[in-house]
Amino acid sequence: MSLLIKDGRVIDPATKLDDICDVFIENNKVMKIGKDLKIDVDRVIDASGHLVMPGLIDLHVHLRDPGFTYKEDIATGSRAAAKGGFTTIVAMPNTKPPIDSSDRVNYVTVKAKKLSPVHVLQTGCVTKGMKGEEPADIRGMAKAGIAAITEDGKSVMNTRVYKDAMILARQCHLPVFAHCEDKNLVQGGCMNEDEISRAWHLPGITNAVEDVIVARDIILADEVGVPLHLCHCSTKNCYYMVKAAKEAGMQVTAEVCPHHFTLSSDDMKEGDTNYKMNPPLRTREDLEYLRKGLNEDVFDIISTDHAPHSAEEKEQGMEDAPFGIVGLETSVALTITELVKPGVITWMQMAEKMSYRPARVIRQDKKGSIAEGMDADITIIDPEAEYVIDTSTFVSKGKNTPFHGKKVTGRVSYTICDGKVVYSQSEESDADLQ
Ligand SMILES: NC(=O)N[C@@H](CC(=O)O)C(=O)O
Ligand SMILES: [Zn+2]
Ligand SMILES: [Zn+2]
Repeated sequence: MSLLIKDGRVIDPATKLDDICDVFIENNKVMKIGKDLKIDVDRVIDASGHLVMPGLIDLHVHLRDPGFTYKEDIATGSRAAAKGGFTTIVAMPNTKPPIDSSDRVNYVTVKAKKLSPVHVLQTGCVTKGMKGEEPADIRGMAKAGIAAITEDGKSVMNTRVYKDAMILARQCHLPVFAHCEDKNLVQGGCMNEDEISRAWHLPGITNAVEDVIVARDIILADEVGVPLHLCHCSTKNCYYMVKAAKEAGMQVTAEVCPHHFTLSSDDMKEGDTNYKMNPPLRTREDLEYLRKGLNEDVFDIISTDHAPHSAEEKEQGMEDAPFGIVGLETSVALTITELVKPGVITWMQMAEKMSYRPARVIRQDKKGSIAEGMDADITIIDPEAEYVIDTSTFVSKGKNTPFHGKKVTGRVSYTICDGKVVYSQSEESDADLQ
């Protein structure tokens, strides 16, 4: 299969290319980039007026298989990813049972090879059974091909156990993805601790719940010498700590999720659990620091933390409903609407934060760039398309999002993975009409 993408604005962070070009793809590789390429191909895509980016990579996705497939499964989650413009997704291990052994890693990767239109990489737990007591079989899981270790959903509170696991991760050349939340401080909080939580008489989560663990993890990972990736950063002090760590030359990367750079706690609707996620929506001041950090590249990665839950679970009320919202099918539009269009980040920064930098974190040398010789994973975006987010169009089983009804600009037109079109917006709308 050969493909020619014509007349798109090609954005490549690796070579700093930002120009109207044609891209020729064959045998799962980018073969040539140039102006007015005249090549005989199986398919031509007219990308005029569109952005052509390296395939987007989401480092933080909950696919929920095994154990919670009523929330999401590998087939629906990966198709939602393709629709959202992602060609590689990294799955979190907080399933039932948790992914803490090579057999369980193999279960997901074998299934994903069969069912997923995009690349699925699995992560492994830091501790056995996610119990926080002893390191999981990190060497075994490394052999099975995990992308990182993480206890996402909670923090490893025993620092000694965490350090032992970090040493193993370093020996296996794996990064550590950190969910930062002090279990002893959080005390049943279900939203940000501020005047709104007090007015609604709901237990709050302070910034320190996150910040004290961010500080600990940066210091611990630096002492061990393992790359640390901070998940879903949401606070002002997180900005200062990541900035300082980077200035000190520490191996730290940090992600921000679209909901945290779009909404603050004063946007919440009372009793609506689609605004409940972990970490919670913070204050307007925190949000401004996230945007500042994205602009300055203190925050180098945008990931979704796609966390699907069933409608029944989300109907349990603010205190009892699970934390989390879906993100795969809204991330590109929110990034364009909230960051690129208002001038917080450039298109180049968007490609860096959603593809190039994530690829570096998980050491995917042939991804995150559309230079010649790279894997033919490409996302084509219509930057001017305007529409209203509608959960009834979601491929994901999860409809839990506060963005239903939000007017946005920017839409994925094509997702190309391994040189094949795995999602096409126009073909999807044709299918809708039939
Ligand atoms: N982010 C969330 O609110 N929920 C995630 C867990 C997590 O990412 O910490 C989940 O698994 O549902
Ligand atoms: Zn988390
Ligand atoms: Zn998560």
